[in-house]
Order: sequence, then structure tokens, then C-alpha cells
Amino acid sequence: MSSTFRWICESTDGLARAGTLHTAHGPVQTPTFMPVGTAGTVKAMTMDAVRSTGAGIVLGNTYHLMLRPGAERVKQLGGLHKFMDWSGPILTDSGGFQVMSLGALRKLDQDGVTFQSHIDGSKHRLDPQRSTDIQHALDATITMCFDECPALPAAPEAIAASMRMSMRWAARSREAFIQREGYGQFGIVQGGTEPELRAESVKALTDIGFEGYAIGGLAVGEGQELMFSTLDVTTPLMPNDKPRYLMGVGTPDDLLGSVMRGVDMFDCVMPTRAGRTARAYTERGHINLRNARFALDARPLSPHCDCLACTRHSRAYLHHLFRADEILGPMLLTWHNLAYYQRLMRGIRAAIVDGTLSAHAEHLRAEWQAGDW
Ligand SMILES: Nc1nc2cc3nc(NCCc4ccc(CCO)cc4)[nH]c3cc2c(=O)[nH]1
Ligand SMILES: [Zn+2]
Repeated sequence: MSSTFRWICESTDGLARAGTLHTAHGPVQTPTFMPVGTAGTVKAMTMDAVRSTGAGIVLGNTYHLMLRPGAERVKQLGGLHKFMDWSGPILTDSGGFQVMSLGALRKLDQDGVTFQSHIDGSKHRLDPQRSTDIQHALDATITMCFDECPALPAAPEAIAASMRMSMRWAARSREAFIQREGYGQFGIVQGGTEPELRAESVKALTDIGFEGYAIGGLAVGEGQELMFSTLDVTTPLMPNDKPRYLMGVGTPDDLLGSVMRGVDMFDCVMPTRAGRTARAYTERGHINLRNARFALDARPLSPHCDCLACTRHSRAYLHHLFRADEILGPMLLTWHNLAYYQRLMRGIRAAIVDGTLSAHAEHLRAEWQAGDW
């Protein structure tokens, strides 16, 4: 069986696609949601629990892993797959975004970024070569280009200058990438919410040539309407035969609307962070389990869910765990939220295959609006 890195489109419904991404670490069905495993762990989850939700691919972060435990250590210990007990594909983000949102003090120049660790203040540098080398040391299945994600809102000239620097960095990232059978590198489209800049960025990246293309520079506070309108002018320009990955997105409604605009891959901390803050996602929207109304609610979180929280426990029990600040609370609720996100993506994929995505979208939105059971 050839393990050439490739994405095969199996069905389309409007702009939405259902396909399979083939990698050295196995196939993944798309559309897919990637649980965020920032520092080599999907917070509060064992990898058996992550596997049980149906997740096919997880995300790791160059920024966090280079600071602790260090990429060379992970390499010496056999790579990130072995280190975290995940044999499926791993996509690693390239670090620029995390430096801007986490790095203590940082200095950006035309070649890269120098920053202090938010952990111990030690000095570090990231640039296209170092970021790509670190992702290689981690043995990432999918390597992301080193880029800059500008804060929004920003003047078009500033967005243009930032995007053009990221395109120069994309070329250097590609030169630094070591091609291996079944491994891939994704370019990251920038350009803010400016249609012409987005078009210029797509052209710059497709001229270089990558195994997949991400849409960056969004989910930075621009709001859903501007995010969707930017997707409307960007995905149609992106290669039809390559996977499209929208970084940092999002809520269930964001995922639905983005798949319908031609996006295949997603990652977001929302389900895991919500799992630690008592926010439960269900087919009827989200609820806060710290609320007193759940104290005697003997029902499962969701009647449609096969996760451990829903098959073994009640809302009242989860309410108690969060009120008592018990570690099991975040564990069970993270498990549930990830199981819900995976079930949502499986349902959307099935609707694309059946050609019923519009009706399925109406059903999902009506259910989210209907409010808790
Ligand atoms: N390399 C690269 N990485 C990115 C990661 C991103 N992540 C986002 N958004 C995440 C936003 C986000 C942050 C926190 C929460 C939890 C709220 O409870 C949810 C979403 N936008 C992003 C843009 C880029 C980008 O251009 N380039
Ligand atoms: Zn559940």
C-alpha cells in the first residue's frame, strides 16, 4: 500500500468535500477536527480516551515543545508519536502564532522572531529554518510553514507587509523541509480580511507548491461574519485537490459554516478548554454545569452520546465534581466535548456523502437553537 501523502476527494455537496487524507501514520477521513495536544498531551485525556472519541489526527505545538521538554529530547526519546503514545498522524503548528500570543518579550525582524520563554524567561529564536528543523525533530506528520499572524483589525498596508513577509518565510520553510514519503508540509494563506491580499497569498503559496494549504490570520477576533466572508473569497482560489485547513476554528457553528465553504481540517482549544471550565457542548447548544439547576438532574449530558460521561454518569454528578473542584470533572467533560465534536464532524461528512448537507445544516442549527432538553 502506497503511503504517499495525498488527499483523495470522495464526495462533494456544494463547496463541501468529503475525502481521505493518506499519510505515513495512517489515513484520516475529512472533514476532520484535530484535538489540540499542545505540549504533547491533549489536556486531561489519556490517548486511549482520545482514540475512543474517533479522533484521527492531533495537533502539537512547536513553541511549547521546544521550550519544554525540548525538541532534541523528544527526538532522543523516539519522536512525538512514541513520546505521547499516538500512532496516528500529528500536525504541528510552527510557533509564530504562539510566540505572539504567549512569548513574554519578543522582537520580530524580517528573518524571524527572538523571544523570552513564558516559562523561565530564557531567550530563544524562531525562524523558518529553526521551526522546520524542530518539527522534523518531533517527527511531525504534517509540518506547518513559519509565518506571522497579524493582530486584527489592522491597516491594509500593514496586513500586506506582514503577508509578504510570511510568503518569503514560506519559501524558506519549503527549502528547509526534508521530504519524506507520507509526510507533508502545509503553506499558510495570510492577508487578513482583504480579498486581493488573500488572492496574492494563495498564488505565492501555490507557486511554491505544498502538500496542503492552511488558512491562517483568522479566528483572531474578527468575528464569524468576517471570517466567513474571507473564506468565501479564499477557498475557491485554493487548489481543489489538496486539503484546506482553517487554523484555530472553532465553535460547532463555525465548523459547519466553514465546511460548507470548502474547508476540510480544523483545530481549536474550545472543546478541551471548555471541558476544564464546566462548559458542555451538546446537540442542543452548550450548558454550564456549575449552574445549580443541574444539582438534581439525573439525565446524561446528551442522550445521543456514547462517551464515558454520558453512559456512566448524570449531569448532577458532573455538577458535583465541578462544584467540588474534583479532577474527574475536567477529565469526563473534556472527553464528552471531544466526543461531541467528532460525532458532529462524522454527521457532517455523512451528509456530504448523501448529498443532504443543506438539510443537515438546517437540522443542526434548529437543534442548537432549540435549547437544552
Ligand atoms: N501558524 C499559525 N497558527 C495560527 C493559529 C491560530 N489560532 C487561531 N485562533 C485560535 C483562537 C482561539 C483562542 C482561544 C480559544 C478558547 C476560547 O475559550 C478559542 C479560539 N488563529 C490562528 C492563526 C494562525 C496563523 O495564522 N498561523
Ligand atoms: Zn458524552
